[in-house]
Amino acid sequence: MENNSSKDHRLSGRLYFLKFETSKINECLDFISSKQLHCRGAQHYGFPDSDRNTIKATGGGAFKFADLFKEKLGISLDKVEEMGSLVSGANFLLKSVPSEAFTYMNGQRNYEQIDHDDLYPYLLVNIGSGVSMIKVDGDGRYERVSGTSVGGGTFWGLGKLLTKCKSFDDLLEMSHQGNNRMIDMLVGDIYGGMDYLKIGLSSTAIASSFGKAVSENKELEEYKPEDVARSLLRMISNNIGQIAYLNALRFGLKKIFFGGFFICGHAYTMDTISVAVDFWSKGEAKAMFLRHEGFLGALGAFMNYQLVEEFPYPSHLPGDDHKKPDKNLNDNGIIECHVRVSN
Ligand SMILES: Nc1ncnc2c1ncn2[C@@H]1O[C@H](COP(=O)(O)OP(=O)(O)O)[C@@H](O)[C@H]1O
Ligand SMILES: CC(C)(COP(=O)(O)O)[C@@H](O)C(=O)NCCC(=O)O
Repeated sequence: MENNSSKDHRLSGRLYFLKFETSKINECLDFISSKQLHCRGAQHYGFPDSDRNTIKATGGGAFKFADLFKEKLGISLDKVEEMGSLVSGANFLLKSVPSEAFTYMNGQRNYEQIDHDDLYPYLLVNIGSGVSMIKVDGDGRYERVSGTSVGGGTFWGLGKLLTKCKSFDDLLEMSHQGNNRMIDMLVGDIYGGMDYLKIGLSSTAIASSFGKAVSENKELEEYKPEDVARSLLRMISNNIGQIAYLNALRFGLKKIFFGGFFICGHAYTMDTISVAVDFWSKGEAKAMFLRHEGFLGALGAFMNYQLVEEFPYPSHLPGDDHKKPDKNLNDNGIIECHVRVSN
């Protein structure tokens, strides 16, 4: 964070977000070192002595890479609990960043005006390698109510094995080009092209993900990798959307926010999750997405400094048409921010 004024420990500036795949941790360390990021912040701006040479970190990496950070950069990682960080990050974004949350339907983002008095309770679904579902009742008040191991890592891992793609972005791009009907078994495939309306299923609904592969007697190579990628993405997104809705139903939650890097603003992923929530809830619940979806944990860990106030910009801007993100926000994830630090 850049500092514009420091005497009373008021920090103003921008939060910049960057991501590195876990396997590229050395690139991450090199980046921090080349920009001297570990020498800024706490060392300069009046943080307590105990905070010097220490940075907040969360998630598995805070444990796994603690020794590496110490050895390469000489800094200690102050571990902040992951679920609490996700919740603090989400609450901060929802309360303080205008046009943070949006629904996604028919290829269109609709930005939501969040009413601070009506934010809680909500379900936070974080789709990282695995999936955590957290019922949030207020600041620091939450419970992890469910989860599933079928998440982003499943999509990336199975996708790599099945399509031989080299990068996550290639896999996503492939899924964009594919047609899942080539490999998924649809209701119409089972019912001779007919809908099964008595149980509310149209002929085009997926009856069995990857089900066509059972009867077609084809080798993997005979399927287009694009179609495989599409079926996989649909299977995983649908499943997460369904489990999320069932948990929302279990606790009577109307709002479901989805975060985590699996989504990474991908239109088809958001569309599938939205359709799944809409389908299973019969239109009662809606899936909402966050513009800074992948950085909830990082933001929450940052909030764990003794920040007593934080207010990027007023949330309710006059004339905000709820369709476009606020002009003060860049789509590359930068947040203008003012925070006051107590020590
Ligand atoms: N460029 C990328 N490289 C690898 N995985 C990515 C990328 N973009 C999005 N992903 C997805 O993000 C998931 C990891 O999400 P993340 O929120 O970082 O979780 P974790 O906390 O487990 O690292 C991956 O399993 C993959 O599905
Ligand atoms: C263990 C985790 C909290 C780690 O978080 P992640 O790195 O996946 O973001 C997550 O992978 C998870 O919630 N997995 C699902 C485990 C389960 O409920 O079955």
